[in-house]
Amino acid sequence: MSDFIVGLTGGIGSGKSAAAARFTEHGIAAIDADVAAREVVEPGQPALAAIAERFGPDVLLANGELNRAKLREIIFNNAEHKTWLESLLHPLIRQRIADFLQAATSPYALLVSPLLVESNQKEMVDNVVVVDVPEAIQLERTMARDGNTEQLVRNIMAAQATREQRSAAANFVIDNSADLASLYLQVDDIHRQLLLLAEA
Ligand SMILES: CC(C)(COP(=O)(O)OP(=O)(O)OC[C@H]1O[C@@H](n2cnc3c(N)ncnc32)[C@H](O)[C@@H]1O)[C@@H](O)C(=O)NCCC(=O)NCCS
Ligand SMILES: Nc1ncnc2c1ncn2[C@@H]1O[C@H](COP(=O)(O)OP(=O)(O)OP(=O)(O)O)[C@@H](O)[C@H]1O
Repeated sequence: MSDFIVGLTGGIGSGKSAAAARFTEHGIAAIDADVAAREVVEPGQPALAAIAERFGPDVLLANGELNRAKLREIIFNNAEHKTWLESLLHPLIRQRIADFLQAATSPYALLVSPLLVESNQKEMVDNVVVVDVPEAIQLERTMARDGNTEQLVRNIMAAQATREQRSAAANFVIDNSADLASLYLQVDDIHRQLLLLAEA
């Protein structure tokens, strides 16, 4: 097991996946909580059956997979539904993360998660890297990527920690308001510092 676990967090569309891809190029093992969240609701998983029972058959696609756009719409417009879904999925996601980190052998391992600061996932990490962008850029990049309405993206942002809350928890902050080359330079620099911390 990697003895040193680094959390990589940031709000929706801040650039966590883009930053994580660069850490991975340095040979760092990384698990993405959003990917784990998808695995626990694959067809045949008990959590998917529980979701279909609560929200009705409309929440499934014709092929039996979860209709993610539909569930996104449901939970970010209703706090009670969101709390219910989180209490179903978060323990399952946490177990997947723990299993992955247990098996990782790189000098340090990365937990990429949008809800690191908000959830008890912060207890799983030794160090926190935050990807930070102004809210206007977050909104613009997320809308361009997902094709969601501004209102829906704003609802998701409102359900997450503020920039200030995240930065207060950070050991390192990446400014991702410029281009990808700038993001990669910052990741490379932080990677070198994390290697030293992991060795110490
Ligand atoms: C609602 C779902 C089906 C929408 O799926 P979709 O493919 O459209 O989005 P994806 O899973 O890739 O998430 C995209 C982004 O939405 C934001 N987000 C997702 N879930 C949450 C949440 N519970 N609270 C706040 N923000 C969230 C994050 O920034 C995340 O990176 C999905 O997000 C989900 O199952 N969420 C509940 C589980 C969860 O909390 N996941 C977050 C990681 S622990
Ligand atoms: N520096 C950048 N310049 C231009 N586009 C960028 C930059 N960084 C990321 N992007 C783009 O912005 C979008 C959001 O980035 P990314 O998917 O990495 O964010 P994320 O934090 O992982 O999002 P989520 O929380 O939704 O999983 C993507 O389409 C990505 O290609």
